[in-house]
Amino acid sequence: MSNKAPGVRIGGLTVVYKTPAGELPAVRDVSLTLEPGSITGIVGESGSGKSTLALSLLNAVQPPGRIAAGTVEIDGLGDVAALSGEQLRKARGKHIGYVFQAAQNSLNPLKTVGKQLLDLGRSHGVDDLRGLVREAKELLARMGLDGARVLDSHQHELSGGMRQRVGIMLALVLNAHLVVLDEPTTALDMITQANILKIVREVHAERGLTTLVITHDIGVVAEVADRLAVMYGGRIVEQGPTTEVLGAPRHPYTRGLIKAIPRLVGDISEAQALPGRPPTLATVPQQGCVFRERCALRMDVCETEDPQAVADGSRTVACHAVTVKEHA
Ligand SMILES: Nc1ncnc2c1ncn2[C@@H]1O[C@H](COP(=O)(O)OP(=O)(O)OP(=O)(O)O)[C@@H](O)[C@H]1O
Repeated sequence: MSNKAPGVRIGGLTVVYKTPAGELPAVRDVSLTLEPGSITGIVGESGSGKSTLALSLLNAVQPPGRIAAGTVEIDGLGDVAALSGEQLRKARGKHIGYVFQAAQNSLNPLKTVGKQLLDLGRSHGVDDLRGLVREAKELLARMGLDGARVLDSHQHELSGGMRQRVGIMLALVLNAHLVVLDEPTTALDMITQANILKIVREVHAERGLTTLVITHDIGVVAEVADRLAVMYGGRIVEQGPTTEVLGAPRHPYTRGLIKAIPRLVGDISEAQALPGRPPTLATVPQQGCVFRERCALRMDVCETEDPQAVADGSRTVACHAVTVKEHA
């Protein structure tokens, strides 16, 4: 893999989990391109399939899950959906930096952070381990932490927010050029969150990364992402440049998400929670539009036909009602 920011092309990706009711898709026929050097945000409520999609970038979906169809082409690595165990192990960390959701729990409780950092370096053939430690301390210092102290600490000695930042450091420290951050700021207060997102943007630009940020918080995406993909029930329902999607959302789900956030609406009294609850694997419709149960624009066709993503310039939206209206 070259030192340049890689492009990523996800094509027709379906990921299923084995359940008592059979194998059910958590991600269904998803296509998404991460442009080299861009920050892409994937946003959606809990259970929409964001983490499963992100794990597919590392081919790290664990049983009872599996990639059932599709490709994940990463420049310099090829189709990671087809890579073997050893090739994948090498790619993780060195080429693809990853902060798992709830980074709090991904640290080893028995080892200090510093020991885990050295293990990570050794397992990826880093010769200059002193340099690695220096780099880790610098990253931690940028995120407002005392690097030496953190590296000497065990997980239980760190707060949730500190662990979150350690997770971000571990994702960046090997100098991967594709970085995936799954809920990077959930354990943080608003000020620390804004500070971390600023650092994510700075490091992204300095190092020339391709970055994917997964979050349920559309406000996080608004702050950090160039492009935005909205997921619901395992499908991407709308995507495009963040400013355009947030400025003029087309899909009724995107509109609902935006209306629910006081920060984006601008007036707390005008924020309205999205009615209803997101579907689970067992309840997500296997036919027709996945969002129809909660949709004010629902039409008969939504019961039977899955809306396909329709492109308009750099944006796509998958909604029968929007397509009918815009082509009327
Ligand atoms: N190991 C598993 N076994 C069975 N079902 C699973 C498993 N992991 C995830 N799922 C289901 O797959 C769907 C998508 O989950 P996923 O974690 O990808 O969504 P998400 O959007 O990241 O949500 P969250 O933010 O809550 O993690 C959910 O319905 C979830 O219950």
